[in-house]
Amino acid sequence: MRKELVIATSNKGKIKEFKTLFAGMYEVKSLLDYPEVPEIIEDGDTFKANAAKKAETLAAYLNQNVLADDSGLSIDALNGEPGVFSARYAGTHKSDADNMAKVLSKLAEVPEENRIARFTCMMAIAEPGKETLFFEGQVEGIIATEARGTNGFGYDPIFLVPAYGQTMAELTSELKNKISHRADAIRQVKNYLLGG
Ligand SMILES: O=c1nc[nH]c2c1ncn2[C@H]1C[C@H](O)[C@@H](COP(=O)(O)OP(=O)(O)OP(=O)(O)O)O1
Ligand SMILES: [Mg+2]
Repeated sequence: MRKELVIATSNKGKIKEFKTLFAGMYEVKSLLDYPEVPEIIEDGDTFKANAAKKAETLAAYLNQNVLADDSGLSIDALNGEPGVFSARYAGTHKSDADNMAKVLSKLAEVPEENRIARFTCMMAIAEPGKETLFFEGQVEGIIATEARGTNGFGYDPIFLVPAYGQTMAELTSELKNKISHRADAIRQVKNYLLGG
């Protein structure tokens, strides 16, 4: 029986990636398995603050170790926007397509050399009674001029990975799970959990 790893997320795209990246090591559970948990309001100014709040709130509720991921897209030409507002850039309950459309319209006049962006994944491990630990992963790219590809989730269709000349949503999930900000952070988490 594999040990359980609870992740304080309800994002189905993330859950799919966590299950793949922790396969063989843990049985991944998420907030979708705990519908009774009240919504955790992400009112922090940083990915770190939100990751800590998600992990610590669920860890206290379940009285067990919990992992959380607060992540997003930061674009230099937009002074780091959407950042911590990535999930609701176009407004609360807006879709990924609405969020991408807003980014593309704000960058409409911006040439390719100034469309540099990065995905950040800040993971927090909250262990009741202990200091919360943080592991940050990043990947740099360029915002495409149109959405391309159907893999992944969120802003993947407009995030061009220069080394492959494709958007994150055109890459296979195997390749995304090697190069993404989440893969980078999880490598560090695994290293820690395995006593590295
Ligand atoms: O690999 C990714 N590929 C594309 N977009 C991504 C990725 N990773 C995060 N993102 C975007 C999606 C969402 O707009 C925001 C995450 O916001 P964030 O609050 O961390 O997640 P969420 O609200 O969707 O679920 P939850 O808080 O339950 O983990 O950044
Ligand atoms: Mg969120």
